Amino acid sequence: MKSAILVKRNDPRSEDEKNMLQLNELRELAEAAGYEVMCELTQTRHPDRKFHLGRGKVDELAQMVVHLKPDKIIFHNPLSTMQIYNISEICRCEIIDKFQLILEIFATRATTHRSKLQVELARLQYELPRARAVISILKKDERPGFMGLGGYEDSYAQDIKNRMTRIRSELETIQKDNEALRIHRHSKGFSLVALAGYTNAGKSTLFNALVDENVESKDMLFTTLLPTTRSLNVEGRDVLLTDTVGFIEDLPHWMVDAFRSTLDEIFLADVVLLVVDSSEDLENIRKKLLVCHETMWDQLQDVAIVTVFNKIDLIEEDELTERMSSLGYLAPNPVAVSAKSGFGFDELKAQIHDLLPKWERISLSFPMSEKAMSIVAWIFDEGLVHNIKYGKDISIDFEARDKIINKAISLAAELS
Ligand SMILES: Nc1nc2c(ncn2[C@@H]2O[C@H](COP(=O)(O)OP(=O)(O)OP(=O)(O)O)[C@@H](O)[C@H]2O)c(=O)[nH]1
Ligand SMILES: [Mg+2]
Repeated sequence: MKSAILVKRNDPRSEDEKNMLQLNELRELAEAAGYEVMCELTQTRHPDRKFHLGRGKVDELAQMVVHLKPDKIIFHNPLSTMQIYNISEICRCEIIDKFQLILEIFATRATTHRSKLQVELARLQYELPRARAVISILKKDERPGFMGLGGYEDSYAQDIKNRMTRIRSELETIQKDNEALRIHRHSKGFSLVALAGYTNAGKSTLFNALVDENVESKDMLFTTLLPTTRSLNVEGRDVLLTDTVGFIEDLPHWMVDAFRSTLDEIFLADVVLLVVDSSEDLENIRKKLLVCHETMWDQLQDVAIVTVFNKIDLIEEDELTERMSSLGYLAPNPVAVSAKSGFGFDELKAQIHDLLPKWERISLSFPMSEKAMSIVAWIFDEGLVHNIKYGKDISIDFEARDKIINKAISLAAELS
């Protein structure tokens, strides 16, 4: 097993609970990446100054490295190339920050071609601005293996750019195929429902329970890296339900870009199910909801959101009531469920049904013919048929989205 020393951030100005979330999160991320955490060190923010790691702290760190021999030192805050170089020089140990750690997790989770490409793109995007600085440092002082970049030449940055271009165009091709499929599904009358939420909230578990599928779900961060879609019947209407990658605080824009195609599933949805782990305390819930809303903010227009308070089997009823009622606009259309026990699914489905693009109900009748029969078959495909009578005329009473209704009316008029 790999081992690591963590260097956390302690900000005396921020409220304690927010601090705690960050401290725990780094440990969770490190464990998710497969590190044994040997020791946690705290770095304190000086008033009116950025996080500063004094010489004394770095020496303390170097001492720890001698004793504990970790594989890596992991910093919560982003580090400049110069900082990474200086600290690793003194400590004689590889240094990474939170985002490199997330990339490591993504790299181990990525199993399909598409997710591997996305991870590679994110890694290159992170590396590009650092490449030049690293090269100039390396030139001064030949250090093979430093950040895994030893021995690279000036063309390194250009090489990164070329690889990014290639990956982008390959992802675009995959994307186009998916988009065509999605447009096709939309035109077939399916509405799209997407699961979104902070990592580990229980999206995949809920997805599985709703569609009775076995998508991997684990008590780990970032278990899901690719969207998975299945059809689901909601009170008589077929919708397509999609499971997506989880959000996390400070998700940098380059990483969001790389995972754009995954997030598109959310942005194109008719209804978003925003899943919340309700077993966490109110401050954590509030903070994670904020992260989710901020990540989705720009792209979500006219999309209905259902806030799904999941894992209610883990808490008392009064705790749930307090949490559901204190979040206001951060938690629109709240529904309480347990993905584990299935509690609340009926209410959830009713809520989804209410928010789906409206269908209308109509009765049509037209003379029986071969053409008429093919129209009937098409209506069965696209809508929900309540009643049908076959005779010299066919009378059909059905529900569908307005586009389908309008087309059916004009087809019926042609026949009559
Ligand atoms: N007790 C309880 N545990 C749950 C419930 N729903 C999910 N979990 C657990 O929460 C953990 C995370 O679940 P996932 O479904 O993998 O979470 P996710 O949101 O898909 O996570 P990522 O894919 O990493 O973003 C797993 O250990 C689940 O068993 C629930 O209703 N009750
Ligand atoms: Mg998942």
